[in-house]
Amino acid sequence: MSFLAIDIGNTRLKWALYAGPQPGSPVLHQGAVFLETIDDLADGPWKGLPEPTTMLGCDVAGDAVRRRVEEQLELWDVEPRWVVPGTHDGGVTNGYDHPNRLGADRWVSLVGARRRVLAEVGPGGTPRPALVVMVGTAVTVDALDAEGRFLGGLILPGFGMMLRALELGTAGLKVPTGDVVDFPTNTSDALMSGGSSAIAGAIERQHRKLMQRTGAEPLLYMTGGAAVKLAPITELRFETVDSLIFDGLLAIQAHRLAL
Ligand SMILES: Nc1ncnc2c1ncn2[C@@H]1O[C@H](COP(=O)(O)OP(=O)(O)O)[C@@H](O)[C@H]1O
Ligand SMILES: CC(C)(COP(=O)(O)O)[C@@H](O)C(=O)NCCC(=O)O
Ligand SMILES: [K+]
Repeated sequence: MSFLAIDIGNTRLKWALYAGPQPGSPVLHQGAVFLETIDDLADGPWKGLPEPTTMLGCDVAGDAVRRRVEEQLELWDVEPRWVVPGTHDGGVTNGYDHPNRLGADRWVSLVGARRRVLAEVGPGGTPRPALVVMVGTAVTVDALDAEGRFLGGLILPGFGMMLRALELGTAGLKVPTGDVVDFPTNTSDALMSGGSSAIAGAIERQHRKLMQRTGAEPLLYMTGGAAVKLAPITELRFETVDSLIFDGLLAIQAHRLAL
């Protein structure tokens, strides 16, 4: 009953083959490729993999990319299935004005985060609110209350986008990025520190607002390719969960198959 989870972002496609379609199932194989190379998946990373029995993916890179991935999936006799955010799943209530317009990766990461929130509840304890930060091509900062309601979230440019915008929009910022320091004294450090502070500032603001809204100290989960860049610069306690989206896909698939 092996299960293939696929996360198509705007920069990279991440995939993982699990022994079964339920949370906690061991990973058999996994990988990440840049979108430019997804037409080589069947002949490349996926060649020789055991055939997945079922598959579930989330795609935020558009229908054309999804169709190219479905062509690669023809390597196997597996039915491509893609998450469309609904009003409820995995204990999460979707508070978006139009639930199905929420990015599928955001929705799936919220489901993955809610599982972790519930797993952290001690005996006689109550679930905590959570902030879910995805640091990818864009950055999202999403808030879950203690009951698992998705209250809403921010979208802001990711590191790469911010730096490219500055480089394209100015004459003097075509320099490599530097380090994150408190008071940058060169252009490279100023760029890296500025980008990091913008993202960390958004996270700290939402953390404070969620705490005020719920009266409890939120858990903070970070995921995404660039989460590692952000790690050193926020005073907040957070947990980096590289597999958060896959955790959500496993939970949703397990729920689907149990119906
Ligand atoms: N191996 C890598 N090479 C280059 N950039 C990377 C790599 N891994 C992560 N990144 C950084 O993270 C972003 C892509 O992370 P990812 O979570 O895959 O984004 P998305 O889900 O939007 O495709 C890039 O914008 C880049 O800043
Ligand atoms: C915000 C995103 C672009 C993030 O995508 P990513 O950075 O992971 O490639 C994606 O979640 C998306 O396309 N959302 C749809 C719009 C919304 O969530 O309101
Ligand atoms: K993503």
